Amino acid sequence: MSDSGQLSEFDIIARYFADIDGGTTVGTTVDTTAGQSAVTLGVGDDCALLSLPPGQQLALSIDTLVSGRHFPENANPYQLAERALAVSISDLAAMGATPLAFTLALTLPAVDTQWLDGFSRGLRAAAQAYKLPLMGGDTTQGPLSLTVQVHGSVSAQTALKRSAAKPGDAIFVSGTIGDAAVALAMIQGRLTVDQAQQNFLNQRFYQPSARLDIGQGLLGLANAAIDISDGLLADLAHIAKASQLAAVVNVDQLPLSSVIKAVVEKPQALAYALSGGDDYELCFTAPPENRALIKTLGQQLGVPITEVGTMLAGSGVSCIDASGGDVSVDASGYQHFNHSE
Ligand SMILES: Nc1ncnc2c1ncn2[C@@H]1O[C@H](COP(=O)(O)OP(=O)(O)O)[C@@H](O)[C@H]1O
Ligand SMILES: Cc1ncc(C[n+]2csc(CCOP(=O)(O)OP(=O)(O)O)c2C)c(N)n1
Ligand SMILES: [Mg+2]
Repeated sequence: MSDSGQLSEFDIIARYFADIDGGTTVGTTVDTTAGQSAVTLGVGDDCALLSLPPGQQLALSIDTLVSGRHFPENANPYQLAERALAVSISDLAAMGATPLAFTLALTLPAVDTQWLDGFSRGLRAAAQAYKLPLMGGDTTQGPLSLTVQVHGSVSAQTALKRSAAKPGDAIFVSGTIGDAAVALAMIQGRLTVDQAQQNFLNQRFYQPSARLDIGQGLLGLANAAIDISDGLLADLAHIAKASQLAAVVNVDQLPLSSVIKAVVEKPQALAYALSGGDDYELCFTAPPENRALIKTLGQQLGVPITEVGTMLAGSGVSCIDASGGDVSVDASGYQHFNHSE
């Protein structure tokens, strides 16, 4: 890292993080659809202040990304900022919440103005794309890590809780899954691909799309939802456990990209899709009679939504294939503190 050696903690905040407003403006009411900011006091005081739209509850989620654990140590700072924001906003999407603002806790090994410049520009672009302002944070020295806390609003009655799946619900997945895990294999030099495939995979790892519009569109249509961070089976297991149900996934229905199908054999593609993680697509359950409306929602938003299984009485997650036969897979997904290295 190049070291300017000149900037203090407060200089860094003022130069790179003080005015990331996500394109919102301060208004007299909180109407995020009109681009009005919910932040009534932002960066610079002991606390930030946030107003909630009337009748809504605050939806909060926080995620940390640690260098070498969640992203390669030499990751491009612009892309890293985009990824950090999307990863956290994805949890709002999985509740059907509307984002209001975010906070950022940044731990940096040293003051590297080139890195900070790229990171700040990436963060500004992502904040603008998701229309949410940076309302505060913390800046410290130490091993590189990024923590983004997102604040959103949602009605408690309609929020897509993990515990609300019903027996007989169909299970759906947005987009395609497994791409980010293949991307990581490529980034780490375990897989060689052509230039177009490389571009696609890099985008799937560094620029996941938080599926906010799908989550909000599912309010009233879906019962339960989760975003896929640890792997489809591991995350679906959270819905199954919280809802006291079993989940059965048909592996022949999984939405796989043309790239994953081209660069790895089918069993490997299925393993990535089921247990790879880092996809940040939504997995949700809904009454089968809402199928047509859900399909239309996907078409309207230009994102495929694929039915992949069923919630049943019982417990646990299992897999079948198109012939109905049992498929044995490792469903553990990504778990911290559970590595061989
Ligand atoms: N250190 C902690 N203290 C309190 N709650 C935690 C802590 N770590 C995780 N949680 C909570 O446990 C649940 C599962 O966490 P996690 O698997 O990280 O969820 P997600 O995949 O949505 O990020 C969440 O409700 C989260 O808020
Ligand atoms: C360098 C690197 N190695 C491995 C991975 C794979 N990986 C790390 S954490 C993780 C799961 C998601 O992270 P977690 O902190 O569990 O997020 P949460 O479930 O809380 O959203 C995955 C798939 C990665 N993204 N980057
Ligand atoms: Mg988390």
